[in-house]
Amino acid sequence: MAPIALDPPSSSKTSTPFKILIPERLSPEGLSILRSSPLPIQIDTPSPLSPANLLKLIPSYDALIVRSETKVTSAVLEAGTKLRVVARAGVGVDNIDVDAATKAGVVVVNSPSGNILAAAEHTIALLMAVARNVGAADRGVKEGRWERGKLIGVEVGRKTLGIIGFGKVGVRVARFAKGLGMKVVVVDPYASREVAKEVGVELREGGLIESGFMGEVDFLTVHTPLLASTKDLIGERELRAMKKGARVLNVARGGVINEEALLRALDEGWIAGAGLDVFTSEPPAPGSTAEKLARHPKVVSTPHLGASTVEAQENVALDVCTQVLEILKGGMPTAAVNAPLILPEEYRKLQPFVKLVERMGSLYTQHFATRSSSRGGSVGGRRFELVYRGELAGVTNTRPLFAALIKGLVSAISTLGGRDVNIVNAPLIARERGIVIDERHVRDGGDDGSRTFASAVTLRSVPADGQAAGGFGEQVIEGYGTLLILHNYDEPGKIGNVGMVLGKHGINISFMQVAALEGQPAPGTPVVDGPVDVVGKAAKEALMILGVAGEVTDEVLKELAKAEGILSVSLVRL
Ligand SMILES: NC(=O)C1=CN([C@@H]2O[C@H](COP(=O)(O)OP(=O)(O)OC[C@H]3O[C@@H](n4cnc5c(N)ncnc54)[C@H](O)[C@@H]3O)[C@@H](O)[C@H]2O)C=CC1
Ligand SMILES: O=C(O)C(=O)COP(=O)(O)O
Repeated sequence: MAPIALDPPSSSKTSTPFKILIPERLSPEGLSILRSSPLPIQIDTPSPLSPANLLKLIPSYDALIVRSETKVTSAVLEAGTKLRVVARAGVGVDNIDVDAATKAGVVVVNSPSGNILAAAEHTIALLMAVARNVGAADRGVKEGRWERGKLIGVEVGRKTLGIIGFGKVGVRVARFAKGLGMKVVVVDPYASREVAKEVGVELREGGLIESGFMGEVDFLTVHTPLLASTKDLIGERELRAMKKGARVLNVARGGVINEEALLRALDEGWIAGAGLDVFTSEPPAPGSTAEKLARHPKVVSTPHLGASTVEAQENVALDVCTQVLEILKGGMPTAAVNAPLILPEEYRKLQPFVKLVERMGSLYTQHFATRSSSRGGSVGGRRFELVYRGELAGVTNTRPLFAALIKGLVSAISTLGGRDVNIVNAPLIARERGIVIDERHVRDGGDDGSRTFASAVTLRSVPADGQAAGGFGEQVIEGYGTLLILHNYDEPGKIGNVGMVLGKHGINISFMQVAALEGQPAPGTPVVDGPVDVVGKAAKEALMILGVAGEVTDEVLKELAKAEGILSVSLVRL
């Protein structure tokens, strides 16, 4: 795999222009940023560009800027041998093969928030249009009909809106809906409870049907990215669980609601109407279910217009064009979808700790914050403190550790809106989730300040608002850079012997775990065929795992190995 290139390109020193290919409509403000750059730049905007022509053209380009129509496949990325960056002037990157880009060493950037207000407003436009038959009414009037009796709508005020996906767009839709007098219920396993409380929505936990969510809502809107886990999230079972006469909206991605199931629901009348901005094929392929839905009389259809406002297009174009120039200059983008967690120059020093911190974050989520956990924690809306000790306390650039913690904390959803957590987007993802991280460096030392302790990280977590909600206040996870693993006979006194050796050398034991290995033959036990004789040679053994803070020298290891009942000692540095 080629490294994701965040270093200066060699061609910047020559006058050969950087070539940027833009096969979709991009706002003029973005183009003028590119044109006014001091870098030598050639911009080509062949629109429309067929997939075959894209493949033909791409080898000579340094950058490609797209919206949702261009499919950036692995073939395109492989053919783009000069390509350094693919920029998505919008949010969803499901039209880009991000894994193939990563393998090819191409940075993928997007505009995570440039068009979210537009998408949320469009959702409300469809909500009202579906409730009041605006599409059919407009068609009728234009065709000379005055169908007042046929087009009686429903009110949205005092009704319940169900939102699946309480991210950037979902939160905004919720605020608008509250303003319309709706009750809002939300399903998003990773939503911040604090944000939900602040917006005034109720979070439902458990399955979509089992929690009662599907049966409760009058209107349903989906705002998740299209991922393997969200494809067909709403199928026939879910639609049938809704109230007869409920209505659904999709301004996220075609395929989150199964199109066949929705078509049947509308035809058979168990769903009264739908507002659809997105389809599994765009424009809907002739004869496809997507096309039948788009043309359905009970559907208000728009041609993927969620982001199509003057303001949003200006925002996303500025966002991505600035990042493209930055990358061509050799700088860091602000919203990379696939940047690394750690840069090559820090790899050797920090990689073990990056892994350790990521695991601590993941342990936190799994232990304290999963729905199945009885410990009642949450990830969103909490304040975390990372305390670095020993060698780690001297590290000034802790960005990779910060990013690793975010990645670990959200590991169960490592693609958030299609993004993998990385060194570039970690602060943004933390902000979006309401996760606050403070970092503290504690320089340990002996009385004379000369002793260097092994590295350790402590992860402490408290509710962001300082309130210990439900009695779940501070939660602490310790991560150690140094572990001692001892294999010993499982007999009394072993722990004391080990403690004495370590104490003599000024090494603190930070934690200890003991595990019995019953039924294992001790070294030297004659091997017999059949079941091991655990009685004859008292072959009961144990593993002792110690997290230690202090310098473990060869001398210490030798002394431990000689201690009575100890079979072997190993030192593990994480
Ligand atoms: N129609 C249009 O023109 C536009 C569409 N979009 C689409 O809207 C969608 C949402 O965008 P953002 O809000 O910016 O993304 P986001 O990443 O901020 O939010 C997505 C939310 O979905 C949640 N989620 C993931 N899997 C889930 C599941 N199985 N059940 C419930 N919740 C789940 C995540 O936890 C996250 O909170 C994306 O698909 C994006 O492409 C965005 C802008 C314009
Ligand atoms: O940003 C997104 O995810 C969108 O769906 C907007 O798509 P578009 O840029 O309008 O083709």
